[in-house]
Amino acid sequence: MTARTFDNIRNFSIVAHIDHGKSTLADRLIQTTGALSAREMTEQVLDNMDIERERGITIKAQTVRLEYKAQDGKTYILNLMDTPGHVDFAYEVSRSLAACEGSLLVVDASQGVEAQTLANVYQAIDANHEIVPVLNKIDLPAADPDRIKEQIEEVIGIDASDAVPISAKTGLNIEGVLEAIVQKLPPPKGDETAPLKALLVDSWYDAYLGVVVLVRIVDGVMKKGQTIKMMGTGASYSLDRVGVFSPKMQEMAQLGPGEVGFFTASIKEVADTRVGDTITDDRKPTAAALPGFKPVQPVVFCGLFPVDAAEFENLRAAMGRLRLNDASFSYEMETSAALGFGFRCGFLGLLHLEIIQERLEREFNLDLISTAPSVVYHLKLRDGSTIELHNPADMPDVMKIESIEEPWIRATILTPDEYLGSVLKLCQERRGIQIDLNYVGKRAMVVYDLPLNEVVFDFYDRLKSISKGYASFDYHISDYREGDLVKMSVLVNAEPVDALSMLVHRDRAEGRGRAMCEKLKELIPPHMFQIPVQAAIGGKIIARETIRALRKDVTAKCYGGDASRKRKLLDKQKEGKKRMRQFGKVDIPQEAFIAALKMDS
Ligand SMILES: Nc1nc2c(ncn2[C@@H]2O[C@H](COP(=O)(O)OP(=O)(O)OP(=O)(O)O)[C@@H](O)[C@H]2O)c(=O)[nH]1
Repeated sequence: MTARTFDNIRNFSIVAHIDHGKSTLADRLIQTTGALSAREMTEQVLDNMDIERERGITIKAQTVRLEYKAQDGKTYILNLMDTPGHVDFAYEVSRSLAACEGSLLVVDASQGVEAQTLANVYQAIDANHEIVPVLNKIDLPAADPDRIKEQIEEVIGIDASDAVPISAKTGLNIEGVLEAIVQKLPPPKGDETAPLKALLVDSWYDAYLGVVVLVRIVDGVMKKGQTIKMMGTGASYSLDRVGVFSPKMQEMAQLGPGEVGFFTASIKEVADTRVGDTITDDRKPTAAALPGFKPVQPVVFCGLFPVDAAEFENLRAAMGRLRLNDASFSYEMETSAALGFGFRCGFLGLLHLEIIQERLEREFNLDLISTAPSVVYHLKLRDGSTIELHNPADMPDVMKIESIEEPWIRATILTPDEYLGSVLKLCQERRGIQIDLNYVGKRAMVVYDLPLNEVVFDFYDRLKSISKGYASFDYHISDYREGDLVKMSVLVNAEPVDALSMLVHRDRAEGRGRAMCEKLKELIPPHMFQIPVQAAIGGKIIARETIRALRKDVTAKCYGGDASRKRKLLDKQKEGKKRMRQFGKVDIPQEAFIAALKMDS
């Protein structure tokens, strides 16, 4: 009963900055090893959700098993674990990495190292991975592989002398990547005679099969019919199917040490599986569980309400469906004085929020209003207790509050030198504290501590616009710090709109309040009466705008009696109203909620 190496297997991930060509390379590897025919290679196969494809980003980690006949004459099994590239999904990167021994570090040879290159490669180094640098896009005239090699060595501190130059787009030197995987990355180790020990890497809901669980076997074997036990939850299941993705699902007699594959076991909900859990044999359990992962914590919350109150139950059902496949998204019922019944939802970040909202609207045909995104605050109360505040509308009376803590992030930004001044100014304006400033070739690398509250709304958009798209950004939550935070309310026509209230730093409240009123003035269409728009802290008004009254009768000009034209106009007006919500006597359009918060103050 001793561990041995499984020389014919290599398990690896691809880490890269967004758009450096990870998915294109993954497709080439699948194509070159002949796992799919050219006809089956439609679009990028690993990005298999519609929204991922449209937005060109990878969200869910997927895996694929490839067979490769190497130059040494042997056939290898290569398990590629795809990882998401966007900061919101960093936790998915870490769990995919835990299932592999090595990583390909893909760097765009015309762009060089970016913020997410660093964040992702450091995660791979933390996971003890062997790393093979791959220089992609060498077909581009601007590619400068030698300079990028130096940069990788200088900035990341790993040997890049054997970096593999490729073009994933044209297919140049994909063979070189496959050989490097076989020659440079270590094979897995394990003991096939030991009790089963496997890592639960991921799980998702499949309409035909129920919950599908992705596993990496560490020791022992996993077979159809076996009764397994999840060590974290204590639940036992009998295995219905065991297999691999090649990349199509393919059943196998068993999975052994070092292998990556799936099982199904009549598990009803994804929530019954815990990512990072250890799976063992129910009758012959392993002694010690694998080190798990930290559970995912939503960091951004917002309310989602149906435009049409009658859609509430449909919204509830749709959320349940989405949650089946995305355990990182949370929701609970909420009532708002202004918006009625809806849900308070938790997300991993703003992109995650946008994706979920888009899926609810598109896949389930719902019209939704989302409220201001908010981070999670820790409130210390005078009675000695601490509460978590997910919704500014639930803020207790200020007299009861001892102090408020807010989440801070550590952000790494890489920017061409000419935009450095603007980037520093932006970070300073957002209450940032500079930690470090270095150079990576001609680009500056700044490290800042920032309150997440100042980042969730539009920091990333602003950063991209002031750097003409060249700056890159990555962050992780670092800690909670006390701040002088106050609740700012917004009143439209003298009525508070709870969905627009937010916590802001006292020093920024006035500027934010003024900008918010100006923005709402632009976004709320004139009514038949004058509408005051005000921002207030406690009972004190800190900003005010007025929307002037306007008499707008669209049918007035067609008194000639053309009924169909009149109908059309009315329909058009109704259409325009669809995404409005009435607050007292005032209609506020949906855009006002998000846009009012995306302000340059
Ligand atoms: N010229 C050139 N373009 C490439 C090459 N590889 C990828 N691209 C292009 O770069 C863009 C981004 O490629 P993707 O493979 O989607 O990038 P990614 O890193 O997977 O992005 P995420 O999935 O969002 O993390 C696409 O438009 C590709 O066509 C290459 O070798 N040369």
